[in-house]
Amino acid sequence: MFEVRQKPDMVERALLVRIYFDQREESEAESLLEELGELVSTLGIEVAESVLYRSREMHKKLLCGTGKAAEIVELARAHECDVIVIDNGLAPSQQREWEKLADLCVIDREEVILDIFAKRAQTREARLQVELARMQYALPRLARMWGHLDREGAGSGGGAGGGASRGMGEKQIEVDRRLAHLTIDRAKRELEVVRKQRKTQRKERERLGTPHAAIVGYTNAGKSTLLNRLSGSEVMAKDMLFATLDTTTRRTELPDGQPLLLTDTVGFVRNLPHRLVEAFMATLEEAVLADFLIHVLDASSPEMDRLHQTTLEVMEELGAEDKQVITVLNKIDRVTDPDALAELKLKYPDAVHASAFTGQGVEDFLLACTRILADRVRRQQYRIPQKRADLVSLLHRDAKVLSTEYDGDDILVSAVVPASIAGRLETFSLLPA
Ligand SMILES: Nc1nc2c(ncn2[C@@H]2O[C@H](COP(=O)(O)OP(=O)(O)OP(=O)(O)O)[C@@H](O)[C@H]2O)c(=O)[nH]1
Ligand SMILES: [Mg+2]
Repeated sequence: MFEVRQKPDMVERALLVRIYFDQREESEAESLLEELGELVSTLGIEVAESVLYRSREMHKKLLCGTGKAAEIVELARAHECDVIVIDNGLAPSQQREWEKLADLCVIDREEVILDIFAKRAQTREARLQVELARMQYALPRLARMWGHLDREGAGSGGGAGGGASRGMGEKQIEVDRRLAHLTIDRAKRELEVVRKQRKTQRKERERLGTPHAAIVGYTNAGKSTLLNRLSGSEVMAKDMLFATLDTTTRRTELPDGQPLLLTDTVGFVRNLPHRLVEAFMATLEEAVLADFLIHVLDASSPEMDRLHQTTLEVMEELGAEDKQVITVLNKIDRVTDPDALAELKLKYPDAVHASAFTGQGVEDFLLACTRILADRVRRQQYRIPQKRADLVSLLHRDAKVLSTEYDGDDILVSAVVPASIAGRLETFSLLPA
């Protein structure tokens, strides 16, 4: 198997760059750059310096103008860096141009995140998902890896493209491309199997009618810690980015005794590569299909509002924007300033203040879950005369029909029914299942 990139294990010192174009983007660009620093450090690469550059316009070749790019390369050399990390996304051609100019490895935020995911992936499912995303990222960039073969083989003046004789590099690219396509297809097929297995598990949960919530939020917000606190389990919770790549479902009990299933999910980050969201679909589907969401935020982060927004955007992308949400302002033990607390109350009036660490606020959180479930769904059985097909349609539309069976002139329907329509069906109800 060929290696997509050998870079991250080889490079040691990085110059980080964020290019922005509009004055109004400055503060966001600054915080993105800071976060990139954390991401890069997570890979064990030392950050020599981080620079923010404003470019008056977007240049196609290198994003910024050539003069500015040359300055950046100079700075990287002065720091003896072996990699330049550009926080903006780079098109494959832009990445090639940068590497040509710098004669150094140049990567973007997406590649950094992909590498972190690759390092963290533990289970077969996570590995498959990361592999899929990495291959898709690598495919249009293969040319960049093998360009040196052409330079060596072509003797003099052998520029890229043109030329009647095909260089070694070009042939190697074709082989690699085929290999990459095969790997992508295999990963997709295997993930489809995983998706089916999850579907079967979900069906089983639905049959039992146990309510289910998914814990979502920015990376390092405390999602796994909350799950551990609530279920007494020991999912790895660590002060690092992307500690969790696999979903874990655990059971807890609400104060009124009813069970609740909780699923921990992979954390989000700003500019999360789209292909990672897609690749992690099998995992993230758990969130989309849960009865409600628990959105965990790090209340002690100065960036909390932006991080809140990022998670909402990803949830929207996944089609889960209509789900009911309990917002948890976690790590509240770290917020001691009364003014800051008051501001949080004002900005997030419905949020639960909690600390998964100390246990503070966990009771309030469980009560919020109970309240959400009070209006939820009950499993019911009905005997509906065939002439009231309208009610059967209603059930198909607004409830989750588990089974239907004909019995003489009646239809026997078993369904999970939201409180909103339960009243209209009451006269046809048999005993709750
Ligand atoms: N002070 C404090 N620290 C917390 C709290 N909750 C979590 N932490 C810490 O925050 C760090 C991240 O917690 P995790 O539970 O791993 O965060 P996560 O959201 O699961 O992160 P990813 O899996 O990376 O998405 C750990 O070091 C926790 O100990 C809290 O309420 N208060
Ligand atoms: Mg986690």
